[in-house]
Amino acid sequence: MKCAGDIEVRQVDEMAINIDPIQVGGRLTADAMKAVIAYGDGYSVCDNCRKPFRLDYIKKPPIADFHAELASWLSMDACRLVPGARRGFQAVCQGLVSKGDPVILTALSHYTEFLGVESTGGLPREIQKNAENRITADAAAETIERVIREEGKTPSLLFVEGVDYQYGNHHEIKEISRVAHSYDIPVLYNGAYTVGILPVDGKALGVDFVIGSGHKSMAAPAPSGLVATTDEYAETIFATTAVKGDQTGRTFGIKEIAMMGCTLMGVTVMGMMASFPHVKERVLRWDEELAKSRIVTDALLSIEGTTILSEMPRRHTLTRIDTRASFDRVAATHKKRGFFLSSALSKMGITGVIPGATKIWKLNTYGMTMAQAEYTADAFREIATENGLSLSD
Ligand SMILES: Cc1ncc(COP(=O)(O)O)c(C=O)c1O
Repeated sequence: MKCAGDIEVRQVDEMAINIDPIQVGGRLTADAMKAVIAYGDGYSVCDNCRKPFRLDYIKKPPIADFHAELASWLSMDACRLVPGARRGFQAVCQGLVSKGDPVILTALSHYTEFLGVESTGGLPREIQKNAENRITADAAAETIERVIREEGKTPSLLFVEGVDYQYGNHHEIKEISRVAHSYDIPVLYNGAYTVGILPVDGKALGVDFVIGSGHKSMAAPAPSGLVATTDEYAETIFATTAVKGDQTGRTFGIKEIAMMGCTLMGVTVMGMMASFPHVKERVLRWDEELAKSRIVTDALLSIEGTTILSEMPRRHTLTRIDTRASFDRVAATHKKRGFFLSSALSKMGITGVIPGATKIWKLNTYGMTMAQAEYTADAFREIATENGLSLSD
């Protein structure tokens, strides 16, 4: 048996093109890597922690400024860092959802959103997706109406994904927010696939909470994320403790309950901060990312039998495809069976496809160079023709 200290060096092929749908937006920048080394000790950012004793007040390194900058970057009023988007969901639920409250989610919500609701005893109720795999304001209104009618309670919160993890589709956020607010239901925008990837303006979207994932979309180490909100909800979500030490009368007043006092320390906060100037700049180049995504999806669509299950034209770099009538047909007789596609791609330096995935699967082109997008498109076409699939123009 190996002991925990016997850690093998992780092999990362820096030259490979990674198309793993969940990894690409979180890869560290060189500056984040340097920060990880410099701030490896757990309490490395706490050397200059002075009154008030809370991490988000630390001025050196400028963690306090980083919080303020994140809030204004998202057009929100207040922001806190959290260990992953999921902890953001939990913090919001902790502030707003009581046991037995219905909470609206969507048919495309991630399981961690459900767990957030469950963590405070809320009852998840789903908005169904339409035939185009999109969540609409009409469907949101129907769900809210149904819940009120059948359960006699107004939902205490509504979750909606800016872009979902299944199809990479955009949903009717502004319209859904308007509908929810007409019932006084606050709206949580799950930006796990948008914050740090494309411009997000919480005020323009009309949402009450913006959640981001650092390790998924902000080029930050795991576990990291953020929760941003408006002045209206900041006091509720970031409520400080009223508890005193029972015997000693000690007070802990400044510590926020949902944040468990202090949040991201060391590597996570510093990695996130180090990448942030790059992240701010990269979201402005979103159109270029879409153009590269379309080069790859056009190539896939040119392969006989391949269909795209995500909305078209693509408005995100994460795409769900159906290759049951193309690559999976090849797999049926290929000596490597279902592993032939991931193996052929890997030989061409393309990684991130789950071995065996030849039916319905997802890829993400985020962060590729134009040359890599063209190379990836050619690679798919080449693997197709080498295996007897025809191409259209
Ligand atoms: C849509 C979506 N939301 C939330 C999460 C959870 O994010 P985190 O790992 O930052 O908690 C994920 C993770 O895969 C996700 O895909």
